[in-house]
Amino acid sequence: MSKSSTRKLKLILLLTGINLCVLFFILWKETTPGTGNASIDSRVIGVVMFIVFALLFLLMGDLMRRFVILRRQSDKARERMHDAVESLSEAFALFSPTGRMLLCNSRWRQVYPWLDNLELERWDTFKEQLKPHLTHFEPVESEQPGSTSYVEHLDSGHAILASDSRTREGGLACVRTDITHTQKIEQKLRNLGRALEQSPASVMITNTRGIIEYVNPKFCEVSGYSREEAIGQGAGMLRSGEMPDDVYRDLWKTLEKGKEWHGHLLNRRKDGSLFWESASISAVRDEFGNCQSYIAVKEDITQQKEMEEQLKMIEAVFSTSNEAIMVADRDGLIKTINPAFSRITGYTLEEVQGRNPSILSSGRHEAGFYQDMWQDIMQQGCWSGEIWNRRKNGTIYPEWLSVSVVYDSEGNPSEYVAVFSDITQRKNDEAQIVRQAYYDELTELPNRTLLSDRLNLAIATANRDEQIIALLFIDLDRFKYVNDSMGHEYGDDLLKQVAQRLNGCVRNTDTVARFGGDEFVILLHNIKSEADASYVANKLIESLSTPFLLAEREIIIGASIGIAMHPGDADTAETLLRNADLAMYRAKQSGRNQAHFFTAAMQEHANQRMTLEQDLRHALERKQLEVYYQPIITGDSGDVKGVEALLRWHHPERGMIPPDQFIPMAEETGLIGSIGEWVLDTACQQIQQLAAAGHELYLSVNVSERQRDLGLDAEAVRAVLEHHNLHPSRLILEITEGLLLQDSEETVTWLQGFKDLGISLAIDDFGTGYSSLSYLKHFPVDSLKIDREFVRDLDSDRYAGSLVTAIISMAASLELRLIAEGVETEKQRLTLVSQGCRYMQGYLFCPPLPVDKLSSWLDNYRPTHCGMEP
Ligand SMILES: Nc1nc2c(ncn2[C@@H]2O[C@@H]3COP(=O)(O)O[C@H]4[C@@H](O)[C@H](n5cnc6c(=O)[nH]c(N)nc65)O[C@@H]4COP(=O)(O)O[C@H]3[C@H]2O)c(=O)[nH]1
Repeated sequence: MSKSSTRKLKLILLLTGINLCVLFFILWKETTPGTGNASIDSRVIGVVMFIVFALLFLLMGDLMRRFVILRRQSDKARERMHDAVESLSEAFALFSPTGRMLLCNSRWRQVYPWLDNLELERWDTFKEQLKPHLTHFEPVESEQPGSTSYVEHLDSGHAILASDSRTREGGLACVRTDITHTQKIEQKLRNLGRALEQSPASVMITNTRGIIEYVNPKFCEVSGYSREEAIGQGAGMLRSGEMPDDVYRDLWKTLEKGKEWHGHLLNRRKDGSLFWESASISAVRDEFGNCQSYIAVKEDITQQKEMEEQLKMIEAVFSTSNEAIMVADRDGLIKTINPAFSRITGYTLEEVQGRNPSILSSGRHEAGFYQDMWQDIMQQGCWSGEIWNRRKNGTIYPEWLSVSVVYDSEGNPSEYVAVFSDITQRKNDEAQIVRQAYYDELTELPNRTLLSDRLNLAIATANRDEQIIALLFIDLDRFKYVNDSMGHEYGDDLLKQVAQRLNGCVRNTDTVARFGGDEFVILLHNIKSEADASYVANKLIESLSTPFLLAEREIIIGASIGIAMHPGDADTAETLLRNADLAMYRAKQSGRNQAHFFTAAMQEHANQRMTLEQDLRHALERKQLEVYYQPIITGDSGDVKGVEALLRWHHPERGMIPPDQFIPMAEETGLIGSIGEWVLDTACQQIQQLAAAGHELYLSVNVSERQRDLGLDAEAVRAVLEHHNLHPSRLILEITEGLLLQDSEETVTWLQGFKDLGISLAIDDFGTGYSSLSYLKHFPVDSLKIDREFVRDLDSDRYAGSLVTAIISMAASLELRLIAEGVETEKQRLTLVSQGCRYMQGYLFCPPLPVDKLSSWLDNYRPTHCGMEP
């Protein structure tokens, strides 16, 4: 109520009071005797009362009008208030100080739907009615003083935030907000927050400028940076510098387009180490679509990458391996194979997938073999060994197989991995190595090594079991002739045939070995006596004497056999062999096609030879060697053209030893190298000495085949000639036919070296080496020396005569100079001269002489003095 209305109400009450006082005064006057002037007073009073009543009436009317207005205003205000309260999103109720509900809005009813008669509602009854619907109650700290806040959790699942505030008049204004949704969102947010914090993925949130605003613990764990270190940094803090810039450009482009970026990043930890992350980066936008921040969810995939790399590597190994790989499942059925498997077995993946590996079985192994193998696999988890398998095309091959078991997490076999390689080649190689190491390639007979092994074993067995063994050393008699004249191809064929015949003469238990060249050794086991060895030797000689068929020609060779026995002749394999060899040598010396048993005398002879060999080693330094010279003469005129240098050894005990006895020894021991050099040097020096004495002659020097191997070449000879100032045209080197028979490019080059210097070459002892015209053409030779054997028989043997005639005419056709050796008689000289042989040497003219004697001989020499007919 307004102040003026209050004032007017007070005035009405005053006037009413005055009126009542006047009324009481009138009543008192009327009833009380002695009071005069009553009518004046009554009129006055009446007037007063009239005025008062009039005033009262006016005032009352005004008051009524005002009351109506106020009432209307109040109603409006109430309506407005009701509307306002109704329009509240919160539930609202007002309780009077006495606890009566004054008003509430419809939300209040919605929140508390069980309240039906709200007019009768009171605070305490409201509380009572609430109780059964309240699951729990949660006090909340109120922000407004004088108000109480709490959350009511209703059985309907709703959470109601209640706030009760005292009104000024002592009532209660109750506000109820349904926070069920908010609470759910809060809960969700809380869960999300917790999820972020506990996330196994590393999460980073940046603002739009890329400045880190949040990182979760996983980020810190992976990167090594603490939250404090990371927040405020640019998102690029983890960049390793190892990624191409394109990746980051693509990342930002994708984000700018509003899309999510997925990719792998190679980042760097705080400690500098690199790690791979799989990242999903996206923009977080507000309701208007404006980018608020970026969120990166990343997973450390370093291990995965490493595994991928490893897988790639395994894949590469699997597909490129030369070894076949087969993976079988727990039931042993093939799951997969690699290309090498297909290469080796011939089966494709489609052909073997789901099948049992037994499709590869060769049938060569017994069932027990596979049982043992599987037992090992199951017990030890792996097996490896050699196994024979069958390819798709049916061929059987050896393989080296390794099988291992792959176990699952429970320790049960889940897969079987078999790796194998085809070892056919290796086996062949091994067999080849064994063959090469122990067998002769040509004849396929045991070689020296295997013979030696078997001999050692045989001696040991013989010693233990008191047995007798015999060793037969066989040398083919005319093999060199066949080989040189018919060629190596036929020589090889002959050796093979010999090997077959030898094998045919002995028992399977005996050993027939090729010792080298045309030498064979037979080991006879457990024989009764020497007679058995002799019997076999004769059988062998007889067999080898039977003609061989080579190039459709019947070839006759023979064999010399030396026999050594154990026990008796030697106790070791080496000595037994050496003694059999000595016996063979004796057999050869005694004429071909013979067998000889080893004797102590042979040993003696061998010892002597050994001593001689030792003496020869010192002969040069002890100045026991001397060069003799034999003049070479023109057969018809008797002019001395040159001399041949012939070596002599003056042995202090044995006297003069002929070169035939020590030159082969010098060749065998290699001493011929230094001896040959000495001979050339001495001869050059002495020929110049003779020249100085007025005898200008050419010099012929014998050169052994071995000297070539020991380093004698044109350069070495040139140095000697230069040293003695001897012109190369005055030197003839005599080489044996054997050297030419090798017919190698190497020999031609070697000889050509001398020719290029201007040195002449002569073939010594021509006719003994089965030479033929054809090969002579290949070599740069100038002269042939007819062997003295042919010259000796010249007058007595028609065959030799015709041979010499043939040699002479052949030399003429090749324009080769001829020198006949060993001319001893006038008849020989005349025959040779008459056939056209121009040069000769021999005792008829002069024996080999030391240089001083030769010098005297030359001084005194007159062609008529040597019996030469004019
Ligand atoms: N029966 C007979 N023999 C005669 C007659 N005239 C010469 N002789 C001998 O015939 C041989 C000729 O030498 P050769 O055929 O080259 O055969 C030589 C040669 O091949 C070799 N020889 C000698 N000295 C050397 C040398 O310094 N180096 C090399 N590598 N071999 C040499 O030793 C072989 C033998 O030499 P020698 O014993 O000196 O034997 C010499 C010589 O003394 C004769 O009228 N009647």
